Amino acid sequence: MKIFSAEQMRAWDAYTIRHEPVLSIDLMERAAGRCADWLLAHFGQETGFMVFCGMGNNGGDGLAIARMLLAAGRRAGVVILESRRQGSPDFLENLKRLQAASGAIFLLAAGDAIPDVPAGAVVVDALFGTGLNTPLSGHAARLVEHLNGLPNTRVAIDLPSGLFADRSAVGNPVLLATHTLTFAAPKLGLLLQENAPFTGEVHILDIGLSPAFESATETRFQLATATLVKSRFRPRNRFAHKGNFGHAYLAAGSLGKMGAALMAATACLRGGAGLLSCHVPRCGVGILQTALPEAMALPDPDETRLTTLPGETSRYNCAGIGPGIGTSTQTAAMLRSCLAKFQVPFVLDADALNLLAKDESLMSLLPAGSILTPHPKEFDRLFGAHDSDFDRIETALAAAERLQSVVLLKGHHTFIASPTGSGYFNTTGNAGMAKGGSGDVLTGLLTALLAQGYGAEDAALVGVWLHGKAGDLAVERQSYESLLPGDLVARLGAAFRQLYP
Ligand SMILES: NC(=O)C1=CN([C@@H]2O[C@H](COP(=O)(O)OP(=O)(O)OC[C@H]3O[C@@H](n4cnc5c(N)ncnc54)[C@H](O)[C@@H]3O)[C@@H](O)[C@H]2O)[C@@H](O)CC1
Ligand SMILES: [K+]
Repeated sequence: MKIFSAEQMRAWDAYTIRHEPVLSIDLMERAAGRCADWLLAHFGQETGFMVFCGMGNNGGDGLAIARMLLAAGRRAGVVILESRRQGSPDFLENLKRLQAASGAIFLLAAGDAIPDVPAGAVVVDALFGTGLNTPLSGHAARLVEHLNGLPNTRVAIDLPSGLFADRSAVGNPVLLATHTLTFAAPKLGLLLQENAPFTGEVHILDIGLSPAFESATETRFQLATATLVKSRFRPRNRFAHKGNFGHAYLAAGSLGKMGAALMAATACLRGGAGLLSCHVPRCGVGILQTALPEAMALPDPDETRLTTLPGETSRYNCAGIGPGIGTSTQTAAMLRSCLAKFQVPFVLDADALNLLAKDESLMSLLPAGSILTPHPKEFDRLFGAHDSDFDRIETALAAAERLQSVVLLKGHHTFIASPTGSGYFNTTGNAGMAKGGSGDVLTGLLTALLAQGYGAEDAALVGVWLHGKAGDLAVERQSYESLLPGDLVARLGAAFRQLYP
């Protein structure tokens, strides 16, 4: 699913109006109808609503929604935030229609006391949508902050007011929505981690905009939906043997951190690698061989950490490095010789990324077709401090192009920056996965996919999606609190099955 900018959304609306054809006011009626249906289905008969409207088309939506709620026999009050500008034509038409339906309307001018919102009423935020062009200030900011202080549920129409579709609103007044009902396509601002507190749960409502425009329009960003991921998934050939699925090299673990190595190694084998050789410190050999007899051990000469590249390097077709390796100078030297000697795609995670951040010259050794998997803190250590996730995704895309590799930005919707310039947001996963070890599972899984011959972009799309899906399936048998990274590994099989044709 494509992610449209505010400008593209306007063009998509305009194209639909011209080519369907449909009057702009009727398109608004359709959009409002979908929102009213959602509200009626979501909140019981006894629930009342207070709809706060601006004077642009977002406000027009709000007026139409209020009229529809009243027609369905619900209690609905309307507050219009007065502005110096005249209302948009569709706002004004909907004002007439609401007045004809005898809706109660309160006009809120600067300095007026904000009307009380009844306890239990749902606040509908139709103040500003994609047309907002500067941060909220004055009485608009005051109203939003007041609404944020109420205990009531808040449902934002299209965007939480104050949020921008395409740039950061960090530090600005923004409505804290419980739910956001957004039209036709997700907006970039709704997907970024920094905006998660504002958007609440995001629901995309189909308002019947032109499919022709959608397929003909290029976008920089897309959602990695099940459909997209299925198109990149490679079902196995029935006549295959272990030699078809690659031989992965995984460097992981140190004294006290063999769990990280085990989680990555198990995920690598459950992820379908044909063979796995796991380079571990001496202290970890017994642990690995006992807990995961399917993996081969490559013992490092050092007892507690990785220091020396194993002799034979030509048999592997990919390398995963990072989980639990620590950041000692000996391990840094090992990473350097790995990058210099192995001419295969890498997955670098955790301490491998921290080592890269400490020594920029390592980055230039990274073979094309690799995958870096930082979370935001590791990302900033690698690429410098950033003020916002909008800036981070631009940096990730630039780095992906420079390195000819995939750069992930892990988060609620993990971002996948491809060297082709495309960016994808993952759609699976949940808060239960925010636990030490989840990243190790992802590293192992991505390594497995590279071993099986996936290119970096496909491996990242399929691997990140599977990792999140395994988490979603695992949480059904657990809870967000109790979920363990090992549960993700246990549900990987069920997650793979969801991609089968
Ligand atoms: N045909 C269409 O174009 C459709 C548009 N729809 C709705 O229309 C919205 C976009 O409408 P608009 O482009 O009219 O814009 P909005 O209604 O989002 O807001 C723009 C209004 O706010 C004012 N404004 C902008 N920044 C401000 C600020 N910082 N402080 C105070 N006032 C400010 C503008 O002058 C304008 O009056 C979408 O988000 C969606 O809700 C939907 O009805 C679907 C169809
Ligand atoms: K809004």
